[in-house]
Amino acid sequence: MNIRIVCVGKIKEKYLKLGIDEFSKRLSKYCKLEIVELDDEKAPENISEKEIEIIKDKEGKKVLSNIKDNSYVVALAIEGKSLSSEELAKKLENLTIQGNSNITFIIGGSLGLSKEVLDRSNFKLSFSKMTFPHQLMRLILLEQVYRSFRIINGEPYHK
Ligand SMILES: C[S@@+](CC[C@H](N)C(=O)[O-])C[C@H]1O[C@@H](n2cnc3c(N)ncnc32)[C@H](O)[C@@H]1O
Repeated sequence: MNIRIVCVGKIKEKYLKLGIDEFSKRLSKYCKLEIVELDDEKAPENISEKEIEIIKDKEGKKVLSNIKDNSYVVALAIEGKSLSSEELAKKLENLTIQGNSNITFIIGGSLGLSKEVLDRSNFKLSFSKMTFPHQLMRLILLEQVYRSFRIINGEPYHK
């Protein structure tokens, strides 16, 4: 399986970089992982709703240009659908069985994802109603994808 994670914004915190590197390394046993990190647009303080939409649109265009046509797209969105770890594992397993071997996960920047990106996605995945910073979200996603592969392969993993 080819997994691409398209993310808006860089990882600045060292402790997150270490965690991301660790789970990327662990995942390399199960899939071909590619992380595409896109520059976020500068957002001034006290930004208007209209300016927010313009920035999200610009970031969204960059995201869309990094999605392959044949890819199954999972957008991370607070308002999306929540899955248990077992359900996410099942979803990834079913996609492989159905011949979808290219999966793209998308993590938005601090302002979130544009409508165009959400419309392109095949599934919107929520990790709860809480808002997580995009940097931390990347680590959480990698850990959950790793957990999925452990579940799919019937390998032990702490509950
Ligand atoms: C700081 S959040 C953006 C917050 C923005 N106000 C919004 O509503 O999307 C940055 C990105 O992290 C991801 N994210 C944050 N919390 C999430 C959650 N609970 N479930 C799924 N994705 C989340 C989303 O991709 C989001 O675009």
